[in-house]
Amino acid sequence: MNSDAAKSALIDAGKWISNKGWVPATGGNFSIKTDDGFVVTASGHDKGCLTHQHFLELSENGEIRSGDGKPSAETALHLKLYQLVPNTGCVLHTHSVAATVLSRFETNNILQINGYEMQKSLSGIASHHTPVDIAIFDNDQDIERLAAKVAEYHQQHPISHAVLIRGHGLYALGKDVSETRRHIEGLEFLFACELERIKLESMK
Ligand SMILES: CSCCC(=O)C(=O)COP(=O)(O)O
Ligand SMILES: [Zn+2]
Repeated sequence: MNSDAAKSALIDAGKWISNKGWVPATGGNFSIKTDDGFVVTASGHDKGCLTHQHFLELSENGEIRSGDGKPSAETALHLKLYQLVPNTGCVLHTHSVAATVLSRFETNNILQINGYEMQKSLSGIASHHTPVDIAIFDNDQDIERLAAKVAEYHQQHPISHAVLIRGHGLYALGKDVSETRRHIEGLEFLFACELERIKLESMK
């Protein structure tokens, strides 16, 4: 994909994600792998109102090639995920209420979701009996350090569809923007179900 097409796809994704309420204020950031590097959102903008001016183009090594402002403060985590997970073409990071609350409620380092038909919205999952394990990492303002922790974890437990950052949000991956959008939508549905289930069970 060329960088102009990548920016257009991320502008559309930003409008959709913002309408869902998953990137409040200036939260979230997006990237796509292009023919010769990456396109990433500039830092500090409302991701529901992006224009072609709100992106930076990076080389395959992550060096800034063009664009105004600073790349997302979380660019290092995007780049690490592309490096770790084969065939990743798009990373979308969101700050939904469900992802933020569940990642705090679950004190283990894995959120396991099982028993839902909608698990099949995630590529490679063909049954509600196949558990979806989403790794949770403690939030860290040092993004390089956080990215290193994700890389270390990945050596033992390969990351596939997404990771959660505790009290912060979701990083969803896919081979292209439409697969990553589907993963976000499927996971958000599953997170909402889990929150409802936890609330109901606490009332028993
Ligand atoms: C109020 S958003 C705090 C920063 C953050 O978590 C985020 O996703 C947005 O950062 P960016 O630098 O990409 O705008
Ligand atoms: Zn964030």
